[in-house]
Amino acid sequence: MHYYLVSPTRIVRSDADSFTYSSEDRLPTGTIVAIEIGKINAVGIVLQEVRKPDFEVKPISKIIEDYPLPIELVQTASWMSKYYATHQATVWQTILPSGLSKKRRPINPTASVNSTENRIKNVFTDEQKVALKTIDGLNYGTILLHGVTGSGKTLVYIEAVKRALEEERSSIILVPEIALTSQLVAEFSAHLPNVIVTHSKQTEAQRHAVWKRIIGSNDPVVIIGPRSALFAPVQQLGLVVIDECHEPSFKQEQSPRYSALRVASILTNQHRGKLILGSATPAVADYYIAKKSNTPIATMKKPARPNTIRPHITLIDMTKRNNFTQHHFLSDTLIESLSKTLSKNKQALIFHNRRGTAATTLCENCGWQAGCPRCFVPLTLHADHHKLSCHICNFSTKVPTSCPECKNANIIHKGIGTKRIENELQRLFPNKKIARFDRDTDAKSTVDERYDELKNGEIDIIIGTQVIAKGLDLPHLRMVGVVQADAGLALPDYSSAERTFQLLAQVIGRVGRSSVSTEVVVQSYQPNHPSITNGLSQDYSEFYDRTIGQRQKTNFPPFAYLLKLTCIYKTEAAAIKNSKKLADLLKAKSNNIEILGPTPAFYERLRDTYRWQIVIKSPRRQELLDLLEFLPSTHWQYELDPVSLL
Ligand SMILES: Nc1ncnc2c1ncn2[C@@H]1O[C@H](COP(=O)(O)OP(=O)(O)OP(=O)(O)O)[C@@H](O)[C@H]1O
Ligand SMILES: [Zn+2]
Repeated sequence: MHYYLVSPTRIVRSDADSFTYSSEDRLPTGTIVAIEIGKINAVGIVLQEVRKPDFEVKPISKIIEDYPLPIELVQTASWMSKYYATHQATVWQTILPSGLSKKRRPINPTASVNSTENRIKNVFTDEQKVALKTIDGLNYGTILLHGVTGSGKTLVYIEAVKRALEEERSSIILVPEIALTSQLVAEFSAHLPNVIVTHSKQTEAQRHAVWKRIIGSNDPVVIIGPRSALFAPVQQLGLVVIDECHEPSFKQEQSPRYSALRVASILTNQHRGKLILGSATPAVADYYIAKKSNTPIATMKKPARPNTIRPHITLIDMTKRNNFTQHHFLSDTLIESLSKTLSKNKQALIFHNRRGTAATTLCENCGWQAGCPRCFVPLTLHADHHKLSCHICNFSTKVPTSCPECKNANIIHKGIGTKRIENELQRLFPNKKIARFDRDTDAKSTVDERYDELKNGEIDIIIGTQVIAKGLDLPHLRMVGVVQADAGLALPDYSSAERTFQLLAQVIGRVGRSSVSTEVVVQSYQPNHPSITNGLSQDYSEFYDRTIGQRQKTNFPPFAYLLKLTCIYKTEAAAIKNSKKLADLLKAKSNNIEILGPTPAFYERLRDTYRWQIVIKSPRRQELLDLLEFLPSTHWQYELDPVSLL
């Protein structure tokens, strides 16, 4: 008889994450088994063999999956549980597909894309060659690929994947959002057979089938998918690529609140594989850490295509109203550039990072403003549905025809959203095909679904939020317009300036990628803000130098680790009282930390609750982990390494 520590995929006890079971068979680490906990049937993962215990144990009921999870993935899972102070079962739920023990009819895993095109032979640019040499030169570990927009990072990834395949090793490519999978899959399939795609639109059964195909594969595989694709159970992982690694979507917002960059670095180290972090605008904290830890940085400064012409860029000061004679938020310059592009039957992209029609709705007579009754934030107008809705909790209500306070009929809507831009442009250019992409876009009209129309130039004007800012390589695109570049700067967050810079540099990088001439018009109320001027010139190094100096002065990442604690109560008084109490306790417990707050959270009222927050900084992460034991078990949420303090 053998005895094993088995870790269940559901929380049995908050203070224990594995239990002993017996088995007649020898079971390797990572075997997925069925176990009984009390009277409940559960799924568990075999961690290791142990000596016969003094107490009675139950037998393992059965083996669920023929192949065990790769031991490297099991080790990474246990690291995640400790590093993010999250119960092991919660980590398993994140890593494993749901419904593992369900019997399923065999289905054809449709996810793989097999292209019949002739495989293209690559001719690399000099900078691509140097980058590949850096990657080859590394035994295992992380490489930062800092390549400007259009420098040809994709081809570097593809070549690195090919080299891994030659060594019989698998690769995982992570994309920041589903919108970019079509393009990447098309490019990869032109060079490689059998690319496997995973995404959240697949059904549970489809995902399970893809997962089974991967875990049972003797041959190396190539997988493209979002953050969660990192947990595909590949046996010989040679390479992980994180494309657009600066994107916030690589941090999961629910528990375990993990960073895919951090987890990928642990996972590839376990596998003795390589991790490529690719971006034109890496997070300043990541860049600083890479330099400090001697991580190789491959820099590509030039566009990959020959004879590329930089776009002609115009910056419009929105406070100078003489440029707004035709429209109140679209400048004459922007409208003229757009008309010129469209008259040549070329494509234009208009970027604005606010969705909806208008940000505020108010009464001109008494000043009443429509707000969410549960969150106390202004309601956004969605004119197409004749609704006002809360972008935090989704509360929605009809648009009032008169003021609920003074009964006056002068209700006005202020602020610009993508739906409003869409309406205005359709009015100005009635014969042009316009497509809007943001979180209100329905599932059939996403960038991914309409990728062919975008690529072929059938869509004349592309309007959208951050989904259209990065990664897209569209051959017919000739013009980029930014409606209000400073829109994100007002957010009281340590990373607002960085996010504004990244978005601007990325969206401008959608043009200037080939030998045709292109135009960019950027409008802003703060044309001299450094995030805007550096974004405009795509000057990463100047932005980096200034920002890293500010972070050091104000003691923010990478110079301190952060822990965000949020206290949630039904009444404001309770939220204030309890957050003060905890702040005092923490101050008494540790003297190596800096405590900010308690303050009302940015979203102070959320879904009928009051939220106060404490942000704790420390030069040592362990210090922050140690504080978690003082956190009351209810009414508090915590997040380590938050990317945003909002
Ligand atoms: N060696 C090469 N020779 C010619 N063209 C190339 C070469 N490498 C890449 N390209 C082309 O250059 C364009 C830009 O490449 P790619 O999309 O990979 O850029 P990127 O670095 O990923 O940019 P972004 O950061 O904007 O996503 C593509 O159209 C690609 O086909
Ligand atoms: Zn709300």
